[in-house]
Amino acid sequence: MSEKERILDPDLLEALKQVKYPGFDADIVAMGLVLEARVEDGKAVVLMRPVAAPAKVREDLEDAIAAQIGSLPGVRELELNMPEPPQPKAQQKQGPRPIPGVKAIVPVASGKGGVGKSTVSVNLALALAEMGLKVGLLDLDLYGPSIPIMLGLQGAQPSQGRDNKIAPVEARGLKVLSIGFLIGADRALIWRGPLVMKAVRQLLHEADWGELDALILDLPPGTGDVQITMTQETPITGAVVVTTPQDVALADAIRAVDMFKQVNAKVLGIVENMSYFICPDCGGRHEIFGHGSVEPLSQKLGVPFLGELPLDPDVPKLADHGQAAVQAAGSAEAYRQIAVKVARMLGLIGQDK
Ligand SMILES: Nc1ncnc2c1ncn2[C@@H]1O[C@H](COP(=O)(O)OP(=O)(O)OP(=O)(O)O)[C@@H](O)[C@H]1O
Repeated sequence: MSEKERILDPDLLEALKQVKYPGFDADIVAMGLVLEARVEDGKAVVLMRPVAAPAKVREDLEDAIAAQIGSLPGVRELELNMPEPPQPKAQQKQGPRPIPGVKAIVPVASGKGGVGKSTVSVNLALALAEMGLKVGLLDLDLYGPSIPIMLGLQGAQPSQGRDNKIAPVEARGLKVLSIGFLIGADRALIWRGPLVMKAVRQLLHEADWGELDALILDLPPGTGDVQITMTQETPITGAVVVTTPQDVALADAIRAVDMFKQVNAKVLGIVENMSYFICPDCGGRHEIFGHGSVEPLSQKLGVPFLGELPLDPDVPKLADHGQAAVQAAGSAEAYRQIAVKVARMLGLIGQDK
């Protein structure tokens, strides 16, 4: 049966919309996980897309679906079909698939907005490229695609690559694609559910990324549609979580780490951004947001601490002019050190470099 012919019973669908994916804000219908939902002689039959998740999360999901559907009048039984994702070698249409030629897929995430996720993504990508690695940068932050501005690529348009694929824009030694190239930064907010999923899938799988050592993904803040689509579309090699040391940001960083754990994805570590401020006048070090709270948090969560980045007034000024911190600002070295750690963890450079 084709996807169009699949039956979606409105009452069942309404009940399934109440089921949030564990660790995420989005519900399973909005995420496009429900392929079919019908009632036959009092039996609810629910068919889902392959779900990449640890057994415990699958169980929680099954329980939550059963609880919602069990409360529907006239439904006495549930047949739930939630397939395991295919093994990497069995190339199938649905479920997480590797991107051929791309060695490592590294999402940069944050629980909270404005903590410097895009800044870390761009500078991590550039610092890895400086090491001679082949690097791609994919901006999936559809609520504020800022990578084109940060790389001075406003108005850039990707061209058509091999096999009718989208060819990334080449800039500063990086292959760059942004959801902003496809939709225009001002229209991003109206994007919802299925459109988001389609765009994320296209940018991952219908782009001509070629051979890459690492593809860095700049995610939107939080745990919504883009994040879940990404985790269901492609296997993540290791994620970087960015936070500032304030308590409000830390709580969100915990959620971001938890989100990756829920889908069995490795977290490479946490970065503390805007950790301290070196006063350009007096040279003194000021710890504005209560520096030093992220390392203990990393230990508590059992993920590595990747390092701290200073609050550097040059960084936003440079970004507005399409310049990156790692290329000019006084804090460049701090970004490089984090990039070296990431490259080692990914096995892209030796432990001695
Ligand atoms: N270490 C830093 N020092 C000074 N300014 C910074 C630093 N890191 C980020 N900024 C500035 O803070 C603002 C937000 O940063 P950025 O866009 O990287 O955050 P984000 O987490 O990606 O935000 P969004 O929620 O929009 O996705 C930008 O103006 C950026 O230049």
